[in-house]
Amino acid sequence: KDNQMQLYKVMKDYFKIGAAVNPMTIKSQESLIKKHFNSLTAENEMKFSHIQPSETNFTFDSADQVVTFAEQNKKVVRGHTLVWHNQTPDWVFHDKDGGLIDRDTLFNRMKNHIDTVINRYKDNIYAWDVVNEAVSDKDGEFIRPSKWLDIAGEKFIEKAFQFAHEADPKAKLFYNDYNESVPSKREKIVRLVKSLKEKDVPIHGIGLQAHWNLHSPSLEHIKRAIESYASLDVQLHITELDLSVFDHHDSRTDLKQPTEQMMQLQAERYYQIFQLFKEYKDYIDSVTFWGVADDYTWLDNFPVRGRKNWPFLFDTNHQPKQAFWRVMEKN
Ligand SMILES: Oc1ccccc1CN[C@@H]1C=C[C@@H](O)[C@H](O)[C@H]1O
Repeated sequence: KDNQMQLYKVMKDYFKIGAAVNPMTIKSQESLIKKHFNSLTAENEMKFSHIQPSETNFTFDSADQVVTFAEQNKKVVRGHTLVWHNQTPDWVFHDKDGGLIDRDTLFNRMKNHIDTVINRYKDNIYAWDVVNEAVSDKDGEFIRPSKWLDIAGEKFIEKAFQFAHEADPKAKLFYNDYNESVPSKREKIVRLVKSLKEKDVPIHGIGLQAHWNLHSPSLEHIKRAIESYASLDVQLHITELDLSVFDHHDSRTDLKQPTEQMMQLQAERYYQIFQLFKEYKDYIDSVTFWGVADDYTWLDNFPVRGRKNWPFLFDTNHQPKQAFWRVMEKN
């Protein structure tokens, strides 16, 4: 009977159910994580700045805690993330005099980072977000300006995938991004992944971050994104799902609790979204929430610092919300 109350078991015929965790939450949210999820992602601990804060100084402690917890609890692990414009230390792009390094030096540093990190977790991590958020949100701009792009040009993307594949030929390699269902950005992601596939770059999947809210993106836009990406003959992972109770441009800070209407709308929205995911179960292999319960979410500081949000299926006391029961419905 209890099995029926476990999210990942109810979803086992569709896709894995994951959560982003960290050394604090694997303690504070331990029972929810063990009970409802069968895939884990380190929220920050495997990002460049956390793993190699200065050249050849690798700090694996916190990432190891997440991987060990996963191994002890038989959860698979998604690696996040190897190459990204954010949370990457400045030393990566500069020589000892503070000037910009050249392309070959940058590729050597990228390769060394990728080799070292992938080899350490080879037996635990089956999928990597190799490149995160390389496509621009700006109209008329394809690849997002960054030090990676300035120094190495667009080749930094394919290099990252090639290095990752050489380090672990078995790992499933993903391109991961947000606003992935916005038609204009969807088209650019399709263009990028198509060009990588045409050059036989070892890319196996697209990660849809799915940082959504109660009103957007529309189910139609989500459906079109899933269909567009699936047509590229890659696996799809939903990698960072959360449903903010505020629209992106809503900067209100007056709420100390979510309104009843917000929770009703969120429950309906989670139900509709999971119905859609289940419809595309042949393409979607994993659905990961960017957290576990409302007592801890990155949205408490983004896009408005210090503003509480309530984006998950479990409330601040780790109790199932209406949204949990809607998602668990058999049908
Ligand atoms: O939704 C966004 C809007 C603007 C920039 C980044 C994002 C999402 N960016 C994500 C969010 C949290 C981080 O912990 C993840 O590593 C990152 O992939």
